[in-house]
Amino acid sequence: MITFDGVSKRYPDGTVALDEVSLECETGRITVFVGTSGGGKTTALRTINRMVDPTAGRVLIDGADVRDRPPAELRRGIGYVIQHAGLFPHRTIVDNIATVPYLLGWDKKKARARALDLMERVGLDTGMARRYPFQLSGGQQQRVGVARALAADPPIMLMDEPFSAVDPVVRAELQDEFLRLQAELEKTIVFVTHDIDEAIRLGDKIAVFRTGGKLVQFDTPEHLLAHPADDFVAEFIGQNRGIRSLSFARAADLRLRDDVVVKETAAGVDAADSEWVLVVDADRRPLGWARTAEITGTPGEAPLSPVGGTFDVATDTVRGALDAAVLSPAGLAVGLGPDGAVAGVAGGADLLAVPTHGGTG
Ligand SMILES: Nc1ncnc2c1ncn2[C@@H]1O[C@H](COP(=O)(O)OP(=O)(O)OP(=O)(O)O)[C@@H](O)[C@H]1O
Repeated sequence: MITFDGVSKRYPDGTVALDEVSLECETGRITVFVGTSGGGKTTALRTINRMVDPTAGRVLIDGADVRDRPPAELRRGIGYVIQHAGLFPHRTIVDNIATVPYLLGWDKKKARARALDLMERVGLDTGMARRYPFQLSGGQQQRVGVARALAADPPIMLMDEPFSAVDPVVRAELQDEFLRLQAELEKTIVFVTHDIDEAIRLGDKIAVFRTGGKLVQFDTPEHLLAHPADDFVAEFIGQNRGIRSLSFARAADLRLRDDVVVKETAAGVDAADSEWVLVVDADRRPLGWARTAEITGTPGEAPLSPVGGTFDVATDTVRGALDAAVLSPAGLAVGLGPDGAVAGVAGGADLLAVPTHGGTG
């Protein structure tokens, strides 16, 4: 656990970069610092590895003040990733990644083996090991930066806008892989970004900073979306926060309808009040949507429109179900159980009836 206890930083020119910030970054979780430019995010991050020392207050790692530890020793247990990766241009990729193991005195063979292993983990082709940074794309360089920070297996990782310099598609890929890696490694991560969407996607907890180094809100993403502390936070989060909240509601909590699901061989269809019915086979696998008015024989004989979107009842969020509903000709999303059989359908009001977890406080 990393604890900020009334941390302030006033630079010699009088700029207040942090103003009595108190918060806790939980062990094994991702804490995101987000906020306006100049809000003090980077300064706050750097107080953890003593690149900046506070002018008041304390930063503690597992209860021990970081100022009681020499910076060099402290930093060996803290990985650091920055924008543009900050790679050494004249070192090969493998040597860049092995930087800290070399510093720790590992033998070359072991350090390089570790570097190659990490290249695979962060999704880099090990064929690139002998290349130099300039021979890699921006996204690949960022992966090298992450691999380098992980090389000595530090329990803590500080990441300052690590994915900001790449295009949105690559960025989304990096975010996905980062989350996958974190699920495996469970590092204590503090992540700075100016992008609220990235914060919501990655953060277990989010700290919102505003100019003057003030911490305005420290909350889960769900709660931040549902209950912004003030107008500043609400404006910072931006539009669509209602829809974005649906990403935190589980599809498993949806009330599913079954009245419009009919077997292909059914004798008669008793859903005259619905314009569409979902036709399923004997195993309840979806075949397509039929217009009720076009069913003259069995449903299976009627013209079928594609199923459109489906969602996984066990694992998807309500946002996924909403997407599926929008893609469905009937405006109804088809929920599938673990065996691929139709568990039921949901649309419109059903999707909005689920409270997001943040909504209850
Ligand atoms: N060495 C320094 N001397 C004086 N002022 C500084 C110094 N470093 C940072 N500042 C100021 O401290 C404030 C906070 O800076 P910081 O870099 O922590 O903000 P940030 O939230 O990370 O901003 P950004 O998103 O733009 O990177 C800013 O006003 C900045 O100009």
